[in-house]
Amino acid sequence: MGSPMFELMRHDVTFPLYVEVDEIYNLACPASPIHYQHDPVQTTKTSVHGAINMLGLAKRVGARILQASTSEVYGDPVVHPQTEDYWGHVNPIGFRSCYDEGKRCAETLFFDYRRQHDLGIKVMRIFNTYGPRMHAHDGRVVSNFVVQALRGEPITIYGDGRQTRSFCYVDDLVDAMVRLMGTPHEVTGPINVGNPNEFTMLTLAETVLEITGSSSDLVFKDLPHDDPQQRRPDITLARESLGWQPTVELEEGLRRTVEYFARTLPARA
Ligand SMILES: O=C(O)[C@H]1O[C@H](OP(=O)(O)OP(=O)(O)OC[C@H]2O[C@@H](n3ccc(=O)[nH]c3=O)[C@H](O)[C@@H]2O)[C@H](O)[C@@H](O)[C@@H]1O
Repeated sequence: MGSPMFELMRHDVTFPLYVEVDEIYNLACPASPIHYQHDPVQTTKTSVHGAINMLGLAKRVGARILQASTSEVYGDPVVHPQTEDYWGHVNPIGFRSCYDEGKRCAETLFFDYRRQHDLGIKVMRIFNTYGPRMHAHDGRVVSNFVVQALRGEPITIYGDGRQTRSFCYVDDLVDAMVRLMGTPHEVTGPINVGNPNEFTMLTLAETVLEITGSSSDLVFKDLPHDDPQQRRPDITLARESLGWQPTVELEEGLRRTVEYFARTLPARA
């Protein structure tokens, strides 16, 4: 970031952008369910208008473009683990739909730009990524549990805590992203990127308590609408076409995340 070649621009992707670039990583969109449901219309606009604007930019300047898609395109999956050819089980009119359907429509746009304009597209379906530099109020499960444990506050388990997720450490994700961008034109994805080790939210809570040495209690809260019961990526395609697999397992990734929050969390007033 200290390089004189580096330029940071603050821009809302729902408006067109005119810059000269070779590669575009389109990561724009709130990712935490509580944040993306706060202004759902804007969430859909960010995914759909944002994709149109970034694809238009890629077409104009001949750039390659990578879309941060999501495991949420599979909805509450009935196929397990999820492979890229599974079309998903998504509620089109629910509270999560702004995100799920927005990201699904963005994928449609990417593939239509490919078919109509032969654009260099790369679509990556990201599964539950976490790590240092998450916001303390992000609202997703890993940062919630870590912050609660460090503060000695109750750990909020939604539902009975037996739903599962497969957590990917951020450095592994970034590595896969850069590899995907560097693949030949014929590699478009969609391609799952995540860590296939699957845990219940109860196990996650116990692991966080163990690592932090916290004595926080567990409290059980209502399960959010349409919360997927199970999620685990099949990453055969990522292994084959990117030569990639995750290297940081949950316990190590949590240790690094705990260390980050322990260092940066402001003391409670
Ligand atoms: O990363 C993904 O693959 C996608 O899934 C996430 O959705 P979700 O898996 O529901 O993410 P969390 O909010 O972290 O929740 C994970 C599980 O933990 C539970 N949870 C969450 C927070 C909490 O305090 N307690 C708790 O038990 C949720 O109910 C859910 O079952 C987000 O929608 C996106 O960031 C993303 O695209």
